[in-house]
Amino acid sequence: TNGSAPAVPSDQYDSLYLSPVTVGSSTLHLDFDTGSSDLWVFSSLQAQSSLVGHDYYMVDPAKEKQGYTWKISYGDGSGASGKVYADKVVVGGVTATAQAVEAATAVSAQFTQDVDTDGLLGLAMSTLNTVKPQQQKTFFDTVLKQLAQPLFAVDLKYHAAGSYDFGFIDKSKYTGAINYVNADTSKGWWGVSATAYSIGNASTSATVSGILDTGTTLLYVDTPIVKAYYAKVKGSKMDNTQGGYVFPCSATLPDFSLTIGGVKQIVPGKHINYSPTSAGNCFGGIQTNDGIGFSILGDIFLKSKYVIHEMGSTPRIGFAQQ
Ligand SMILES: CC(C)(C)S(=O)(=O)N[C@@H](Cc1ccccc1)C(=O)N[C@@H](Cc1c[nH]c[nH+]1)C(=O)N[C@@H](CC1CCCCC1)C(O)(O)C(F)(F)C(=O)NCCN1CCOCC1
Repeated sequence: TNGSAPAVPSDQYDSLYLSPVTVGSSTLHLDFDTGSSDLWVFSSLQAQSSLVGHDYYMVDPAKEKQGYTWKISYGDGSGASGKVYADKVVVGGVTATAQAVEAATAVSAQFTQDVDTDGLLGLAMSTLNTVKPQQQKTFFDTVLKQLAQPLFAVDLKYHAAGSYDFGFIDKSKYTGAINYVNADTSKGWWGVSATAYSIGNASTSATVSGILDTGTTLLYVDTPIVKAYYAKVKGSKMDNTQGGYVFPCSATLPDFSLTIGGVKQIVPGKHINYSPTSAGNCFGGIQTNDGIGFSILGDIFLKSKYVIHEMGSTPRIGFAQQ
């Protein structure tokens, strides 16, 4: 089988993308996240007050995995926790009949406030799943054997609805060749390495290793690269109150690329203007990874590409131009 689900920007800045998923008998809007491996949802186990504005999963006690719990925290300090159920999950017509559904009993304030997001669907390796006493599989791992091809493809778009394809490559969604590289899945993520970066048409050799992460809005790279980029943007500065580099909204932003598998993967300058700030300037889509030791190739990087995540005998990542 194969199937496709839309990925709809949650706001005008593409802060996150939401996809409809049937969980049990409810349709929820989940953030598909290649940066984590838990499928968790707002649920009837939560206080009614924290469910306002959300669709949520009506738990069926008969489906509970007794004694199983989960607790996750994310890079931005948000988090959630709860109990585990085995239930039907359908994404774009692809059905997992007994998927581990992590029903929230508590979520951090940021999730309660963000009324569009009814939970997350993790697409990293199942080794990062937080369920105890026994780790559970991601949706992708659960359905892998029934997929026509062992892959999913990510087609996020700039200020427009894109899609997640499961089990097939949609030729109408890209142009030119697909360039494949081996994925480093040793840390539980879809890891890639670049051998150079370019700002405008000036290219610099450097090793940039990072993870593909649909659940992260921006593109985080090492500080020297960030400094070199904004040196080319008139009026840009590091603004600690805004938490990153900002620039005049009228600025012309150079393209940025990472050379992966010998091919330049270009991020158009236009995509690097993330959003206006409360201070009247604009916030950059490229920011420093604060020395966490690896780069995070988030939505700003992904939204100009069609990215195939293939879990074959050797995990591979394929990049093609949208
Ligand atoms: C709010 C914002 C200014 C637009 S933002 O740029 O911060 N965007 C947030 C996402 C967001 C958008 C809209 C509303 C609310 C939250 C963002 O990019 N958050 C990153 C923070 C970050 C990481 N690095 C640099 N910044 C994050 O935590 N992303 C995780 C998913 C998020 C969580 C909050 C809700 C939206 C989805 C993530 O999963 O992609 C992750 F990889 F960063 C992460 O934290 N993965 C958890 C990995 N653990 C490892 C141990 O085992 C368990 C799993």
